Amino acid sequence: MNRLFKRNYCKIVKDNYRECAPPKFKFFKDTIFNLSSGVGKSGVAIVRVSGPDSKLVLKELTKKSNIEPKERLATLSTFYHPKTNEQVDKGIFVWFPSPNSFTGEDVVEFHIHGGRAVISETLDAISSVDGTRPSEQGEFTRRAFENGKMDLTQIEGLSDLLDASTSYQKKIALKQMQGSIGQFYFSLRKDLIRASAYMEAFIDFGDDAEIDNETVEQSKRSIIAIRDKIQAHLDDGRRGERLRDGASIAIVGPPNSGKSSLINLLSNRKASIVSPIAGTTRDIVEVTLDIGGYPVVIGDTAGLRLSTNDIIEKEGIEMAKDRFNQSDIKLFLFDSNQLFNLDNNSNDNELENLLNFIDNETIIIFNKFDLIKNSSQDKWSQLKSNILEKIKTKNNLTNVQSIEISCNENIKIKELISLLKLNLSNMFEMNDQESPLLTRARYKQHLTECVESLDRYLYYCDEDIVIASEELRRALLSISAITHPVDLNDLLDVIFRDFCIGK
Ligand SMILES: Nc1nc2c(ncn2[C@@H]2O[C@H](COP(=O)(O)OP(=O)(O)OP(=O)(O)O)[C@@H](O)[C@H]2O)c(=O)[nH]1
Repeated sequence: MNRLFKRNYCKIVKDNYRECAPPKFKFFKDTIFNLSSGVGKSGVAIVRVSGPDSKLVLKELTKKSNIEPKERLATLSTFYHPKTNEQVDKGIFVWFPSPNSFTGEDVVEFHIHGGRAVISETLDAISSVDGTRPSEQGEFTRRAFENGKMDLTQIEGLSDLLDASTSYQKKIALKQMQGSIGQFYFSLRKDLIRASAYMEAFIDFGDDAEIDNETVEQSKRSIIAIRDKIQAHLDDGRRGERLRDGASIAIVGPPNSGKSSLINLLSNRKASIVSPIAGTTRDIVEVTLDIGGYPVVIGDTAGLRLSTNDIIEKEGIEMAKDRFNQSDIKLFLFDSNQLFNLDNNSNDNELENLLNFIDNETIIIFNKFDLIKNSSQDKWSQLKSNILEKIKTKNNLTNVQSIEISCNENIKIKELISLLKLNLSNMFEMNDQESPLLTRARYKQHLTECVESLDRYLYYCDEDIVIASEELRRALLSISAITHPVDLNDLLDVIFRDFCIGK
């Protein structure tokens, strides 16, 4: 490679980095303020002020015109209303001078008593200072973004953190807010910039570049590796989707086996009707739960049986089958007592039919275990292992998970929950070597576009280097759009719509 080519290559890399660089610090005229802690009566409330007049607000509220606040240290002070001079509260303020604050601007936080009157008087006192106004929804975070303190994926992580209802959702959101996913996309972008700069330099210099074939092949190989890495990230086995919507669990089984009793027990409330009448549940009853920190949606379904002429029940059974097929984990409930009392010689069509459903994602639950007498335990164990063996052979399974429980007597419910947790953790958790979770449909769309461009690049690279290099540029733009989209406004409006006023 000659020296001129190398210089050109480096320049293109630099230009591209600059093109994708985060926004520069922006100057906002208004100083915004609002309550950043929760609404309603509380022990302590936090009012946040951000913007060029933050220090003026502090001076006015503390009545100390030459105050030189200590940076990021809590200071006890009395606060006054600048217009009436009446005391508003006694509390703490913390001063965060620019750029070391959440928004990147000068920020002051007032930690005051959380009573309604204190909060409203404090807000009123701040609003009486010239140049201030109440913040709009998500405006603090928007300033943080526009001042380059956070990229878009971090903001989305913050939004997910505020919405997280289970500890696993919280864990992933926290990682994303701290930049895990942004860094991953950034390193992909960096690799692509190098590759595309190489192509551009090659176009500019053509044959003068004196590039050997091996260098060209090496560049192609690295682009294939990037493409495969993105594809593997896209094929995340729906983990990101499950994180947002919850893993889907179906409770299925014959009528009267105790499905509704189980959903009620797991959700700790009467979500579904329990009755001795077979075929009570017709519709799917869904409950959203947190099991061991993982979000799940459990559905109780109509009892599966062949012998019914009831049209509504038949419809319910079809819905149950669909729900079963679409679920991540299937809990298949049997009434152990009913199985125990089945005539050994009878060719039970119903049972044979039910056994066909069981697959690798199924946990077989033998409910009503309280009805199996102590004296019959040995016989039951034999019967159970026969059934499990039969299922394995019939459905070609290497292993079947099973547990005996009693909903009515609360036998082994804790063990069942542990088994569920284990299955959920296998489904959700990943080791650190793997790429981060694909948490948004937006990322998926940009990454798919990127892979498509890279595929087109690979198609054209030996035929037409100009088209190929254009495809590389497109791939680069698709990746950049995840953290720093070109067309921002609509997207930001959607993202910040879900933020609270003081965030
Ligand atoms: N002895 C005993 N009875 C149970 C147990 N679990 C449920 N039952 C009873 O079995 C009957 C049926 O329970 P459900 O929970 O309504 O059963 P289901 O599977 O939802 O019934 P369908 O809606 O008809 O499909 C009720 O009378 C329950 O009290 C158990 O562990 N032991």
